[in-house]
Amino acid sequence: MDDHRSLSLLQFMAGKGLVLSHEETLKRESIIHKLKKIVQHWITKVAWQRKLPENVIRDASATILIYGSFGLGVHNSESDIDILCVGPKFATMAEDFCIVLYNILKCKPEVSEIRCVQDAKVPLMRFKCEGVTVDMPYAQLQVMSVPENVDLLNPMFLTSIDETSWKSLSGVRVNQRILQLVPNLENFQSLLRCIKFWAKQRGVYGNLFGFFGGIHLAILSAFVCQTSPDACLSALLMNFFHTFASWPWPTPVFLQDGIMQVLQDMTEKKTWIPIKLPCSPYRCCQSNITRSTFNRIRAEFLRGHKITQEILQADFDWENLFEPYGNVYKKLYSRYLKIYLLACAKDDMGDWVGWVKSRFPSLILKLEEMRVCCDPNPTEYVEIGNVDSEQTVVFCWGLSRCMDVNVTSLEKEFRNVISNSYQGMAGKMELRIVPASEFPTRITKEMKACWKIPEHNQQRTPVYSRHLPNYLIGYVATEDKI
Ligand SMILES: Nc1ncnc2c1ncn2[C@@H]1O[C@H](COP(=O)(O)OP(=O)(O)OP(=O)(O)O)[C@@H](O)[C@H]1O
Ligand SMILES: [Mg+2]
Ligand SMILES: [Mg+2]
Repeated sequence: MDDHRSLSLLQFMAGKGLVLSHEETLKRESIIHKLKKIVQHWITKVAWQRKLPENVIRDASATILIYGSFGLGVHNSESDIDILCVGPKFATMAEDFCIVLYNILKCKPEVSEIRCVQDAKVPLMRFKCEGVTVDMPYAQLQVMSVPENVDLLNPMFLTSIDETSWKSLSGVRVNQRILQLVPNLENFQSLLRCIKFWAKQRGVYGNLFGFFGGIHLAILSAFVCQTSPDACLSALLMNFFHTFASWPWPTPVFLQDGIMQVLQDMTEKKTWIPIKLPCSPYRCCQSNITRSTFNRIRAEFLRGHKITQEILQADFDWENLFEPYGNVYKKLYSRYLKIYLLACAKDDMGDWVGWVKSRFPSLILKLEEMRVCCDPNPTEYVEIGNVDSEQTVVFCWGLSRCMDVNVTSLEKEFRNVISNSYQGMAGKMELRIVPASEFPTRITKEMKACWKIPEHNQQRTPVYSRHLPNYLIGYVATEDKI
């Protein structure tokens, strides 16, 4: 019976288009192959530019390592490809990665929408290659040549590396460790695909909205796979909801890896749902979960538990578990907070909207400080002509049991947050409280939150090599003073 249910779940997932077609997978593999060649060409150029001895130039090598959902084998057509670029000690982040490699990539016809996100927690380059989004952070190892399949779990490669590189390496190390620690890879991948789909359908996916990111769900799924190594897929799914519906939060979830771990690091920021990363220094995944989003997540775990308890009944239907939350959400509250975002005409890459989204955790916290019970909704909508006659990106978050919300002061405070240190062309932002009848209907294709080096209204300034002063390594955008 269990096997029968697992099969019907796999069929259900395939029917939802969650498994990438063979052609799509080949396309991504070819992109990775191309980027690997570009990175190799880049490092030879950098070694030459550094006037290194001929044999060093000949042997110079950098590599790329795949992590994120593609690395775990759970990607779908919406997923980006997360690629870590690993370079040797003579290739710097500021000059060689952010300028030289940036310019090489920018000139490639298959690359578009490239930007360098320098002020993120993990600085990275984000671009599209043949239409697929690529996130590419950089890590610099203290070696002259980086082996193609460098083992980042080997401490030898990790000595004396800088903090940014350490943070960038973390994603790959965590992924590799998860893959080593799960007892049955195929079951883990199927479970994680189901759980990510469930979280998206139920509106609890999106780190910026105070919900789960891919990494949180990967560790929670791996945990369940470890605790039930012989279970089939449908039993794993049941166990997932059973485990986390009754979990004594804030007790942290961590994977068993045969190493004694320090359970409580007093210097760490307290989080509502602590999930430990499975490699040293065993810190918690960064999370924006707040009191209100924690309550939503817990309610969804309980709902999932209740539904999956009936898994063996004859009329059980997977559709119930994965029912889109939007159907109910728009009728759930009598009032909603609407966030209108309008980018300026020149902002064709959606930087303003991405920037404001990256500040949503502060807005959620401000609402909590004002004792407003808010239920953030990660879905992005589009409306015509609310702030202007242009297309406006709209978010609509339910408000429950709250008295008067001082929306003017909330808007003022949030405007201060978003104008602080944004260097691009700012657009408009407006907050309004609206009745349920004004719930938006048109959903947009999501834009990833991002902050790039500003390019509009700017000059391109040539940058010369510090090692070969007459050698132009590329251009950077700088503020136009006119
Ligand atoms: N909050 C975080 N804490 C620690 N690592 C993170 C965090 N967010 C992202 N990462 C690292 O970056 C990787 C890629 O993140 P990304 O947002 O692309 O999610 P993903 O798991 O690839 O899912 P998706 O299919 O939505 O792209 C994660 O696998 C993880 O290693
Ligand atoms: Mg990803
Ligand atoms: Mg990514």
